Amino acid sequence: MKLVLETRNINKHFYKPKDFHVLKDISFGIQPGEFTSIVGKSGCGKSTLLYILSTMDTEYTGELYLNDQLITGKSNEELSRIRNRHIGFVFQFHYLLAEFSVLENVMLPAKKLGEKSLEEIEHDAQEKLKMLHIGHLAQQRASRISGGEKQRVAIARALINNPTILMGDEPTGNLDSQNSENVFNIFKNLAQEKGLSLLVVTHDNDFAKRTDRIIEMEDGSILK
Ligand SMILES: Nc1ncnc2c1ncn2[C@@H]1O[C@H](COP(=O)(O)OP(=O)(O)OP(=O)(O)O)[C@@H](O)[C@H]1O
Repeated sequence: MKLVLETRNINKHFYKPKDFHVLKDISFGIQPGEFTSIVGKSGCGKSTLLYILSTMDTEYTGELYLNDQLITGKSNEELSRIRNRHIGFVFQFHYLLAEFSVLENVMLPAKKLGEKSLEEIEHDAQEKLKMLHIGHLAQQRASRISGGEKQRVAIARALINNPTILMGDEPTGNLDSQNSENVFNIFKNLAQEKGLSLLVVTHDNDFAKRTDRIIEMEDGSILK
């Protein structure tokens, strides 16, 4: 089956303050519609790996493929476009623009991509908000909604360009248990019903246990 994301022998060192082999021969693939969590003790290299997978960090050896396309070695301009087009990202903190409306926040990545008219983008953004049951918040200022609602807006924003993979770095890290459950269910539905692939770094074992697959890291390696 075609892989949405694949790594082949990714290695990374930090050279300051001294040589530190932070990622060791990381090789794995993610299939369409697969919901995967990455777990491991603090400092084992999860965020460093996610930074590479999301194409933000290019200082590594080995190969990264997205949709069978070799990503390693591309220019920053190409990477920025690939990222915007194919990867949605949800963080622990939502990074919404506080003074903008919910709708405007969701529309931003599509405006940046520049492939659709403003009317189409607005329509798509409304659809994403409805899908996440926050359509009624479209005109609210982002600063005026609850933490759980903000995270759903951040998910809508991550989905606006219909990415092939959604990545999360502790997406429930700042939420109470009810809102964490909501986010888990949203992700599960996206995988099952829309065939979206999800890759989530989490410290939350209850969350990880219910994903399709757990990748466990230790000291920069994947435990087999
Ligand atoms: N820029 C850097 N320079 C040197 N060492 C770094 C740098 N960034 C991270 N590290 C080290 O690399 C290791 C892996 O860090 P990373 O943030 O990937 O871990 P993590 O598994 O995501 O941890 P956590 O669960 O606490 O977020 C840690 O020992 C960290 O101190």
